[in-house]
Amino acid sequence: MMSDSPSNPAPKVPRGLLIVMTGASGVGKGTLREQWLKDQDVFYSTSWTTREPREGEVNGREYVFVTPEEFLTKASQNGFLEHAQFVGNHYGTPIEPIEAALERGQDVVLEIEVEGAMQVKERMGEEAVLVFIMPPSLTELRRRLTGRATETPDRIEKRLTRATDEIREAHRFRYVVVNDDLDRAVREMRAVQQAERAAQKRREDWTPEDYAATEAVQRVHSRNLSAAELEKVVSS
Ligand SMILES: Nc1nc2c(ncn2[C@@H]2O[C@H](COP(=O)(O)OP(=O)(O)O)[C@@H](O)[C@H]2O)c(=O)[nH]1
Ligand SMILES: Nc1ncnc2c1ncn2[C@@H]1O[C@H](COP(=O)(O)OP(=O)(O)O)[C@@H](O)[C@H]1O
Repeated sequence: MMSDSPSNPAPKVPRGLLIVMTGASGVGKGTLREQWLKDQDVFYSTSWTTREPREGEVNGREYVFVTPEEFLTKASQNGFLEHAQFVGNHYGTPIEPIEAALERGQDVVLEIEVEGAMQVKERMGEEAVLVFIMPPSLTELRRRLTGRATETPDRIEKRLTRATDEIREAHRFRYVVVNDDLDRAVREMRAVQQAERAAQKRREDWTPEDYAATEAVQRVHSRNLSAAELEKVVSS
């Protein structure tokens, strides 16, 4: 009979995946994440921010809303995995819950802007699965930001200016998923997750779904992306 003695410890659970969704404000990261994760038990990291809550946002749900002083104190105590400024406010990912979730084998999802995503890449290396969410065009991004009606015209312009720089960085991330057709983009996020899990397993343990996902993600690998294609998005 199996025992729990130290000479025969319980098998270690594989670490969860750390999946980072990044991309311009208004591209649809939140919408895509909700669809993708709706029937999964992943750990979604709630960020800290110094921006004002929007109507309907709840402290501790969309964000932990804090003062600049509170934010900077936590930053000085190395309490963030990454943090960045975005259009005049601070945003950061609290570090502790993430390591705990990964350790217990739970996948972790971050939804953050590009500078923070680069910091995660530096700090976590290959372990971080970075996915850039691309708009079909800048015109469509403007339409989405305007349609969401959460920002003043001035703040929309600032986000679009930042978006141009962010889109030009897309090739630095492992995958690029274009959010034109939402259902297809959701399928691609599922394939990324499945393929990355498969990559942690031995080949002889792969299921047909692991093979299919690994093939599907070749199409969303950032190495397929040329600089000319990125320029086309920002100028259209
Ligand atoms: N670096 C970093 N960016 C974050 C974090 N949380 C949210 N963001 C990003 O900050 C940007 C602005 O967020 P927000 O003001 O909520 O606007 P929205 O994403 O357009 O709804 C978005 O690109 C978010 O993805 C975080 O913890 N760290
Ligand atoms: N594939 C899509 N096609 C059309 N509209 C979309 C799509 N994805 C998201 N949207 C819309 O775009 C707006 C911005 O989406 P949101 O998820 O808030 O973006 P983000 O979290 O990246 O700031 C929302 O009004 C959302 O309904």
